[in-house]
Amino acid sequence: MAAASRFRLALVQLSVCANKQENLLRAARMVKEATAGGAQMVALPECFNSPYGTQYFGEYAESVPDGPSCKALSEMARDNSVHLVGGSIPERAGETLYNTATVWAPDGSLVAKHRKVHLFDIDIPGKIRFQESETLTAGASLTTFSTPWCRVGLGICYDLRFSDMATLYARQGCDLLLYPGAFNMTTGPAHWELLARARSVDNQVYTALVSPARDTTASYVAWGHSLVASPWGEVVASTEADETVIYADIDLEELKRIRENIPLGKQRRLDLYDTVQKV
Ligand SMILES: NC(=O)CC(=O)C(=O)O
Repeated sequence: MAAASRFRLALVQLSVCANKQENLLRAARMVKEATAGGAQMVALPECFNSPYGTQYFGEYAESVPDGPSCKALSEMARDNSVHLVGGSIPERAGETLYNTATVWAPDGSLVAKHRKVHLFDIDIPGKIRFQESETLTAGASLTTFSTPWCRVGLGICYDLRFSDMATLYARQGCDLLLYPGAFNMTTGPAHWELLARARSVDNQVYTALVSPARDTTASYVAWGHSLVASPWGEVVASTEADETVIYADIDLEELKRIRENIPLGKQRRLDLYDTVQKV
C-alpha cells in the first residue's frame, strides 16, 4: 500500500514549571488533547520536564531511556497510539550530562535519541549570556528517523542555527526538520521565525519549532511562538506565547510539487561544493 501523502503534526507549547511530576502530567494531558485533535505525530518542547538553565540540568537529569520521564513518554505514545517527539530532557550518562531528545513509536518503543550537538554558548552584553557547556556535553551524532509518511531530521534549539546540519538532513532524504527549542526574549523576536523559514526554503522541507510557553517569572524566559514553516517558506501554523497546541497538515504532494517547480535538488553543484568542502 502506498504511504499516505498527508499527516497531521501537533506542536505542544507546554507550560513548564519547577515540579517535574507536574510537567509530566501536564505533558500527558496535552498529548492526549493533541491526539484528540487528529494529530498523528505530536512534539513537545526543549526541556519539557525541567526549567531551562545550567543550574537545573544536574538536578533534573535522568538516564535515557531508563528514567521516569522516558517511561512517561513511552506511555504517552502508547496510550494515544501516536508518534511522539518527546521534546528534550537533561540526560545523565555516568558523570556526563546532555540535552537529549527522544522519539517514540505508537507502540511505546524508542525510535531515536538525539543529543544536542551544538551547545548554546552565547554572550550578548547587556542582554543575555548563556553557556550550556558549563554543565553539558555536546552530542556526537546527527539523528534522522523514519515514519510512515516521511523521514524526519531532528535537532534541538541552537542546532537550528547551523544550516549545514539542515542541508545534510535534506540530502539524507528528510522532508520534515523538527526542533524542540527555547529561544529567548532577545534572540526569539530577531531570529526564530527567520531561521525556520530559511531552513525550509533553502532545503525545500517543512520545518517545525516547538517551544515551551512563556513564563516571565522564570530565570530564562522562553520566546514561545511555536511554528511550522512550509517548503515554500510560509508559516503555515503558529502561535504567540501562551500554552496551547497548534496543528499543521504536512502535505508531501505539495512538497513534491515545489521541488518539481523549482528543482534545486537537480541543480545543485555538489561536484563543486563537495570538492571545496573536502579541501
Ligand atoms: N536556547 C538555545 O539553544 C538557542 C537559542 O536560544 C538561540 O539560538 O538564540
